Amino acid sequence: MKVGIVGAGMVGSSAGYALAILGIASDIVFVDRNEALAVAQAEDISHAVPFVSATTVLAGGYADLAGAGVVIIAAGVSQKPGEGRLELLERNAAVFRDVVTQVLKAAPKAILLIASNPVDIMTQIATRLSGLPAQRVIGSGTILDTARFRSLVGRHLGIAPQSVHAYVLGEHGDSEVLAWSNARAGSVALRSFADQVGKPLTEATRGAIDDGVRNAAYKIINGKGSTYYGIGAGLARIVKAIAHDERDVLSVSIVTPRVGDVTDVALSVPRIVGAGGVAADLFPQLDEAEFAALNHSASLLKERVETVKLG
Ligand SMILES: NC(=O)C1=CN([C@@H]2O[C@H](COP(=O)(O)OP(=O)(O)OC[C@H]3O[C@@H](n4cnc5c(N)ncnc54)[C@H](O)[C@@H]3O)[C@@H](O)[C@H]2O)C=CC1
Ligand SMILES: CC(=O)C(=O)O
Repeated sequence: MKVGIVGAGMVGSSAGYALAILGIASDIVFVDRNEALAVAQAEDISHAVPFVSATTVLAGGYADLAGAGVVIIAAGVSQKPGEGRLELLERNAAVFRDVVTQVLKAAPKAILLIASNPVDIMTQIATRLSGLPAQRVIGSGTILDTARFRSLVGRHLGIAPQSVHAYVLGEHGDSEVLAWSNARAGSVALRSFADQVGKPLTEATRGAIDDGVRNAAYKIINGKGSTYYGIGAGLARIVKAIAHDERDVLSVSIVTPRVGDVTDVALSVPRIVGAGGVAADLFPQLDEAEFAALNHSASLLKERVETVKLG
């Protein structure tokens, strides 16, 4: 599958690198308003390809996105140390007004995969601007937070993160919800698994994991300016599910008709992802506090998205 990447900065190039290294895309085309950057990223990544795959990696203009099955949008500004994701909204909404129609004109059949923050609201904006069905405008949502959650739980229990079945729901951001109550390790309820291996999930442990997930981006941005490897791999994972029609269950963001008492809001729940984009939404059983937190997250997002004027 041909994959377009608009925004050849840290996130776009990391996604392109992961796609090329894993051989998920047949062709990758980078587009950026900084053309020299797009060319340089394409050239650099193409020099990794002979070691591992046969992906063609080029830079171009919007017209070169023709025939793309997926176009990743990672254009815009990112957080400075201390800045929250929601503070990027106005600037990135302006970028999307510029980008989305040009992408669609060149690649009308593409699934849009949104990475720019605040990713849930940007996904809802891209859905409105494109007029595409919600299933075809997918935000990376909490795919990264879910990976962070699984990684920290796996580390605590001394098992592979792939054996941890747990999701982060709601906003990719400060109001996200770690769904502890239905989490499992292997097929065993998480709390029972933890007790059986002598690594109980005390309140302090859960608090530390919650903090590690919720504040990961702030800590990384303080240390090195931005985050990109994690989301680069997450975006490649979503493209793989689409390109190979894998029907994986992934926590991604699309405009969702109802979450609790909030209607038409983009946020993450586990969803089946395959060739056509999102094939189904899954609402896990939550305890009362988690359900209230998800409802709160949905309300916050809805409030913010309603402040955005598109034309
Ligand atoms: N969804 C997620 O989990 C994550 C999302 N992000 C978000 O991804 C976005 C990109 O982050 P970085 O790559 O670190 O930023 P970056 O600054 O390295 O790259 C952004 C690129 O967008 C380009 N750009 C800006 N306006 C454009 C336009 N109108 N048309 C075409 N290209 C344009 C810039 O030239 C630049 O190359 C940010 O919004 C960031 O917050 C970052 C990490 C994780
Ligand atoms: C920056 C960002 O959204 C993250 O790393 O989670």
